[in-house]
Amino acid sequence: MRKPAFHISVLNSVNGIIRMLRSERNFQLEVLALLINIFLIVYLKLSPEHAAIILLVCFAVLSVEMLNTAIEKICDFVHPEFSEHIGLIKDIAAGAVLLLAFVSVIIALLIYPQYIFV
Ligand SMILES: Nc1ncnc2c1ncn2[C@@H]1O[C@H](COP(=O)(O)OP(=O)(O)OP(=O)(O)O)[C@@H](O)[C@H]1O
Repeated sequence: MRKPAFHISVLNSVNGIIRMLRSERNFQLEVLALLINIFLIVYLKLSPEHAAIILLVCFAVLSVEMLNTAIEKICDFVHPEFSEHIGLIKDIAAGAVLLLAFVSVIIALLIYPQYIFV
């Protein structure tokens, strides 16, 4: 298969993000969390370093959520029936999102109080 032009690859990637936005509830909630964080970054006037950390974590959560969904879709495509192996693969992928969500709450608790309780 011929490699698509760069702008086609970018459009394909944007299509993946739009599909996630339309159909994946967790992804929608994580985008909402990103928007709330952007508001807080501006409203609380976070330092560039703290803003960068918060944004990095938010986008990492979104990226891992997309990989988790991709893994779920591969699993459902290659093996739609019930299987302990498929269940374990999906649990591990979901665990990766949970780990990142956990550390993002800790990072928020480390950064935001400095700006709220001044
Ligand atoms: N084919 C299967 N065989 C065995 N267990 C499965 C199978 N499909 C899903 N499961 C179990 O159900 C859970 C949820 O899987 P599902 O594909 O419904 O993802 P989801 O509801 O979109 O989850 P997430 O919130 O992680 O996106 C899996 O983590 C797994 O434990």
